[in-house]
Amino acid sequence: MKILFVVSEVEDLAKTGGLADVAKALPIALKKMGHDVRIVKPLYKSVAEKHTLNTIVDNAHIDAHDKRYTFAIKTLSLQDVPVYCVDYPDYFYRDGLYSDGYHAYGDNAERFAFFSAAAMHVARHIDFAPDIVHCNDWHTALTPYFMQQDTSGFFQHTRSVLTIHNGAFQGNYPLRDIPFLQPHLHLHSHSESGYLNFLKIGIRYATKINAVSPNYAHELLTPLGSHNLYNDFQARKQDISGILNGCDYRQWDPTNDTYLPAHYTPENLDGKRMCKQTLQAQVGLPQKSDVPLLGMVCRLTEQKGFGYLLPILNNLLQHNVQLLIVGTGDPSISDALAAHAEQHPDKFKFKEDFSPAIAHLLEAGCDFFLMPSLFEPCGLNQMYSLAYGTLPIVRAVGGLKDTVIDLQERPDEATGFVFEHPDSSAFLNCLRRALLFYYEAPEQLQAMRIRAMKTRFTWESSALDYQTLYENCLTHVPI
Ligand SMILES: Nc1ncnc2c1ncn2[C@@H]1O[C@H](COP(=O)(O)OP(=O)(O)O[C@H]2O[C@H](CO)[C@@H](O)[C@H](O)[C@H]2O)[C@@H](O)[C@H]1O
Repeated sequence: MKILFVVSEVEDLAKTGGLADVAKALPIALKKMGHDVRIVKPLYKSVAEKHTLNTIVDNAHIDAHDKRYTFAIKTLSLQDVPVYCVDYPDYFYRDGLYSDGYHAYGDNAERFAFFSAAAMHVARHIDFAPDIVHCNDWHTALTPYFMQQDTSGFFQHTRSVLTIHNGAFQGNYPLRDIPFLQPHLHLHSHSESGYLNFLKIGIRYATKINAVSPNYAHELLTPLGSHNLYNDFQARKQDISGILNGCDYRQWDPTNDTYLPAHYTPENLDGKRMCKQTLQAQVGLPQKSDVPLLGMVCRLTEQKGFGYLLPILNNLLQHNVQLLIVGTGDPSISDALAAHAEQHPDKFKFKEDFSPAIAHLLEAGCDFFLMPSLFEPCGLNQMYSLAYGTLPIVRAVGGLKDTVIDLQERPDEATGFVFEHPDSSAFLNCLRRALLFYYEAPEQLQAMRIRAMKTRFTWESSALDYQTLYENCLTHVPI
């Protein structure tokens, strides 16, 4: 199949979160299956500065409103997958992808409306009439709409997939502030109080919609888990499915991870002790091998469960534990974490940083990894933790529920600790269960670590499911 993968960020090129991990691993897995996959993304400043690109078109243009948007198409290769970058410096040569670090750019709606249409122009310029256009999240959710409006016949046989990596981000903007969309009068009928919700448009127009885990797909169809899009998801109920993300085991492998000071395998975990020591030394925690080290790496946002963690942080730190949190994001969360870290210098470190090096070392060096998420479409870090024998402590939500097996629930298959109720005390109880297990049952803990390390969620398996989804799309007759 010919697949055009349209996405805002791609690991190794530009990344703010898990979307980028998927946008690298899935196209590579599909390519390995024999599909002709091409990625289209914006050319951000960071990519232009760090990579050598070939210009294949230097004066593509789209006329919209009373403006001509002239852009270049530049290309590079990501492990044999061609990546086409839309070069429109006015919109993409900026220090951040979506924000200046504090505030979202005021023209994000305009930037990504333009990009969603430009992706189709890329397909035409490279003469690639895809079977499937695969869009991802709100940034590219308008592409299925633009495809439907296209009268050139180029996309006549093309079907679209919209993958929802995070339904909380919907791209909801005043339509009158999006110059690029002014010619699209039809969109006014989809706006509410003058606001256009990009994700809703994608849900309405994509041939098929999928969530990044089966359980999240199920949650999106409930009033509580739908991110206020209950009616929109219900209207497409027949076309919504869930496909679990994979874990890129070439990138996340404790047997050869170049970020680690020592390597280890399920048969010999000695290297993990060295990783713990190095991590403790690097962040300034006392180098104690017999104290459980808990870790967390994530975007600092409510989604990741800080509403459950912050109220019990002092309680948790009364125990004989160490805690390390690494992340960037919401200043109110970073301020609160920094204040706690100052009060407990021997037990808790907070690093306000975005660093793959520390993320990898933390996955290897910790004993437990925390993901008490409010919601979690799939979650990748719990899979990375499993691969590194770092037992995840998670809430039973979204993809976390699909990937972590609780000790109490199924002791013989357990790979971590899971709590159900969305409150702090349930989380604290779960943490205490894990700590007790660490101190009281070291041999069983070791067995659980080994089982976790052998768990597999491969991209090959996810890519097979995507192939089936694409095939289902192709048999779909548009109304
Ligand atoms: N400070 C930091 N330093 C270094 N690396 C950092 C970092 N903060 C985050 N990362 C990295 O970013 C990625 C985060 O992936 P997740 O899937 O856990 O969450 P995210 O919410 O971004 O993704 C959304 O999309 C993905 C992909 O579909 C879904 O799994 C998920 O549930 C959904 O919320 C991981 O690779 C992690 O290591």
